[in-house]
Amino acid sequence: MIYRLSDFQFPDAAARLFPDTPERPFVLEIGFGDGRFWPHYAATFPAAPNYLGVELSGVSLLKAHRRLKDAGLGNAILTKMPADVLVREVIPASSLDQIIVNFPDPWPKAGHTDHRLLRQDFFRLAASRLKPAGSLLLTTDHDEYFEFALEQAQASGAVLTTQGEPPAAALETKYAQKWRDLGLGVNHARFTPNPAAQFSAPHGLTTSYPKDEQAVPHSILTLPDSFAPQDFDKYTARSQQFGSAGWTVVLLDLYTSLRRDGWVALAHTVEGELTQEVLIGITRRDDGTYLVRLAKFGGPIITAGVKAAVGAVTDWLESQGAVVVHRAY
Ligand SMILES: C[S@@+](CC[C@H](N)C(=O)[O-])C[C@H]1O[C@@H](n2cnc3c(N)ncnc32)[C@H](O)[C@@H]1O
Repeated sequence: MIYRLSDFQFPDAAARLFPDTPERPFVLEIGFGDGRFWPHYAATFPAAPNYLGVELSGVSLLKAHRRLKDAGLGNAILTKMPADVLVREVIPASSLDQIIVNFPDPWPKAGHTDHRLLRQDFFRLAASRLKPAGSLLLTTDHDEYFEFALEQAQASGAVLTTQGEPPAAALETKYAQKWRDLGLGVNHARFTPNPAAQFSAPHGLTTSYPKDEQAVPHSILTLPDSFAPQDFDKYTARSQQFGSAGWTVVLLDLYTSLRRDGWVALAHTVEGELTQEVLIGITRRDDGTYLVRLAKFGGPIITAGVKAAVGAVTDWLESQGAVVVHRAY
């Protein structure tokens, strides 16, 4: 099954994601590529564990989906998003038996280590989502990244490290085969939550698109007779906070609705690695005021950045002479 971000709850529960097999182990694979690992690994268990795979590449997602379907692996969910967003927002605390990372992108250039997945913060987050007896399994050909991950793990204080042989299935992936053909070896480590240092990594403030219309981020305002939508120009807003807690909103365009009296704004939001494209309607109400509201179209999830996008449309309209009578974002 393929899940979009909006198909999840925040946080979700293994029993909801895998209602037919809630008693089975729960395994997350990060960066599954073309999906070769899971059929091999699942076959080493008496019954296939519940599998959640996360990947950035849409092409890989489709290849892996076909592979899991051909292998008859039904209790498997694949999703396309940055791994840290899934782990922070969706995975409940102390719920995973294993996190698998095979041949992560090494980001070898100087100054690019910030892009690496296995940094201190991620080890703390992963430790908080693993069961006490759970583990993160790393297999990589890249010696320098391997040393980097070991150092970051130790510096995090959140995990204990054991080096050893990778599971046989990790040597069946596309990248494993690539390095084997070149005659290169692999490194493997198992990271387990440090029982002496329990870290809690809270979920963000993400929620699903509300069923209750009143809870959808919105504002109500009046527009002056002089309002000229054709004056719209690209508009950018940024939060004061930096890093994953901060957001950037770019209002890209404004379209006239042919069906309703009003317009639709197209916004791009960036929050750390999470990006969303959202639509915000500006619709005339019976009393002559206008409702500025996040549209459900496209499956947005409610984050600080998405609320800020509704705020940015409201602010731009205010700069054009609108008078805001109600804000709820
Ligand atoms: C070098 S490939 C390895 C693929 C596969 N594990 C294998 O061994 O063949 C790394 C994969 O990780 C994915 N990836 C990189 N960063 C990611 C992230 N933050 N979240 C999810 N997937 C990511 C990439 O799209 C790519 O498919």
